[in-house]
Amino acid sequence: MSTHSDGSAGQQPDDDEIGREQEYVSMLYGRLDDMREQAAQRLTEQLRTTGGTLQARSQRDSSVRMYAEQVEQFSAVENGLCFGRLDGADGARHYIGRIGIFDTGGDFDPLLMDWRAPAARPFYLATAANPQGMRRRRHLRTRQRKVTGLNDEVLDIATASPTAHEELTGEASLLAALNAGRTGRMRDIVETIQVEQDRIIRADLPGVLVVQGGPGTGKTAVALHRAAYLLYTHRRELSTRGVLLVGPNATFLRYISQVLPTLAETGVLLRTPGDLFPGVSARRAEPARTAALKGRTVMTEVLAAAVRDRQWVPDEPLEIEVERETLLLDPATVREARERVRRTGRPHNLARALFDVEIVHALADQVAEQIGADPLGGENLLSEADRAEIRRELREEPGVRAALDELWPVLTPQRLLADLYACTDRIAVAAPMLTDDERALLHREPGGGWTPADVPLLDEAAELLGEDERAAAARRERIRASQREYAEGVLEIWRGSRSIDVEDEADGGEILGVTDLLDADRLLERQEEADRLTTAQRAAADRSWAFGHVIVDEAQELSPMAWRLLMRRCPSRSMTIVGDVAQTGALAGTPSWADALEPYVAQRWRLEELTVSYRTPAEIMAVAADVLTGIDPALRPPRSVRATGVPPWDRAVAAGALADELVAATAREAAGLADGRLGVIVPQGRADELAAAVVAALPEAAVGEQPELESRVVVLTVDQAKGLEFDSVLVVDPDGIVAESPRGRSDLYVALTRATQRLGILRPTR
Ligand SMILES: Nc1ncnc2c1ncn2[C@@H]1O[C@H](COP(=O)(O)OP(=O)(O)OP(=O)(O)O)[C@@H](O)[C@H]1O
Repeated sequence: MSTHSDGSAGQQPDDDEIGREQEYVSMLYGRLDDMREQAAQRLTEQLRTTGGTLQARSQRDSSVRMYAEQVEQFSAVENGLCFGRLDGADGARHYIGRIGIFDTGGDFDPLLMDWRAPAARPFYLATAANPQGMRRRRHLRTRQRKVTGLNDEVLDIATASPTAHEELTGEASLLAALNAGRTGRMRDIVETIQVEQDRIIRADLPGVLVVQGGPGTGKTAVALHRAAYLLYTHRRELSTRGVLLVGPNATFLRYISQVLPTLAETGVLLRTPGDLFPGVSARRAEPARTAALKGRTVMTEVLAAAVRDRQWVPDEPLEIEVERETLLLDPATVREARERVRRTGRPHNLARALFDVEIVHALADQVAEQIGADPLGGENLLSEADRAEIRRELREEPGVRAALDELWPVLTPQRLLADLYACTDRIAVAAPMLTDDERALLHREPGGGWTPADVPLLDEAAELLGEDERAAAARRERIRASQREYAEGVLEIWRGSRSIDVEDEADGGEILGVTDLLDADRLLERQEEADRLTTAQRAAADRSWAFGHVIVDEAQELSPMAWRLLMRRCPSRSMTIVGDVAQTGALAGTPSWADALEPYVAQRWRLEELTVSYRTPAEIMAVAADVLTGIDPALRPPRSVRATGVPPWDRAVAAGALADELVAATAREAAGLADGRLGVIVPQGRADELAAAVVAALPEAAVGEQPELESRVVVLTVDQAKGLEFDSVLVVDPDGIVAESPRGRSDLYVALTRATQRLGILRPTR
């Protein structure tokens, strides 16, 4: 049951009560300012010092990192620092917020409890029927540092009266959050986490947890909050191993990127599936059928065969020029050497040294036969030391080295794959199990970058090839690059903290003591001398990194080959897999969680389902539900938590007039937005043409590969819209979207469920 002390809920705020809360909240902000100032001062001191022993430098680097993270955390929690209060039946009172703050002057009592602390949990779970020792839950609304309203729930079964949504906690605050205009950036939900979500966020660390839920059920929100919770609760373990969070595309990662720092976490590595191979950023597009083929596990056999094909046996004896003569290496010798080396089972590049030994031995024997032959027909005159010397000399002969490189070349994964794609003969040898059509899909001219579907293949190739010295050197270079990035990041944080200070000043706050700045070059120099990096940085540069936990969002899109890669990154199999199999768009994507996971963990995975859609109002969900039935009559859409009273509109327009009608509808819908965002979702095949028409009429509209989501109007394809949401959505040519892919109905289902308030459909007549 709720009593509202909030103007927006139709009752007058209780000024005295708000005044009392304001006093407490102001005190908390005062403490936050002190903490930030102290961290910034310490950071400044550490950055100013240089030199010292290796140990001193490395300790200093840890301190720099720690204080820089603290400054970032304390800045990130500025808005909504304290959002709740729990009153226990015993009279105890706890304030709940984005971080924990303690009374350092006294007994170290908690002044503000971190939302992730076990004692904060009743804030999310307590109900009138099960009050968990609590008497009242209070939500505090703040704007900047000012308390603007309160919502109280009395957790007492005797006074509780049934409401429309018995199961919702903090209903008034929840609905206010859901109805607020969107900004183009995801917000955290720490103030209003619901019971079914809380259970997932705080689930145990080990094992594979699958979170299945329809559109808008908060899967992404839950995944992000789980990352923050796990880092808080298992800090020691996860701060050394790190957490990897995989999202579907770069636009989506930008959309969620602000949520984690606001949750006061910076130790998570965010990556798209196209960025999971260090040193490669796969952005190239390719036909869906090609991506689907590359995602099948048959590619493991193709790649293994492609590697074997590079271990070459010539048809004729190979002529090798050495200092004064020509040696002949016959095919049988090469074949025998190859078989012996293959039997060791070593990866290709690491086996090369063994192959060299075999071949050099064979050649040395030839040389020894010639120069050591006893003219009287007795035993060869050369000693073992002589032969060793011949081998040493042969190994340095350019002719021998060139022959070895030809017979057993050291390969990078990139070289192997690019050479394979570029040559139909190589494809024919490596892929006899594929059809002609499939082999043709793999063929591609060299250059032009990598596609996301290539990334798991590069990873597979890296496993087959093994890391040689050159690959290790490339890794060290990547680590150095990420070190430089980090140094720049420290400066950014520093600048960021300064700009916040200035804003605070306008609010009557104090300017912090960080006034002077080291120049970037000196900082870079100082950073480069150190070898210590954050876990996330080291993990980003290292393909063989084993993460402590892996979280995958929109996981239904991953191909079997992508699952292989991810499982390699997480040998402990501590994972949170989040997605909706009804929204699978990729042809190689997952139609069932069991199919995807059981090759790796058998039946040892748990399923949690989210059943309430917080995003999509009932009127829009009804339209989407029809499409869902077309995908699979057994599927049920999630239950909408609210209705808006605004029915979606659906208009047929003449095919030739679609662009004009779209421009008019976009302008109309955009004009009707108060402060929110409009998403225009178009078929992939017509994206350029329709986006150009919209931009011509509305230059502010964002379009292109990675559209700026904070723009008021964004034109995008279904692929780009995955995981995103807008206040108002226009779906253009739904039949066109369905026709574009064998999974077209799922794509349409995704498109129809992106709106928080309004939906319009433009349907060209054919
Ligand atoms: N407990 C909550 N309190 C406030 N807002 C919430 C809550 N749960 C979800 N939301 C909001 O609902 C919207 C949908 O959440 P989210 O994007 O996480 O859903 P999803 O299940 O990942 O959707 P999709 O499958 O379509 O990607 C977001 O705006 C999110 O902030």
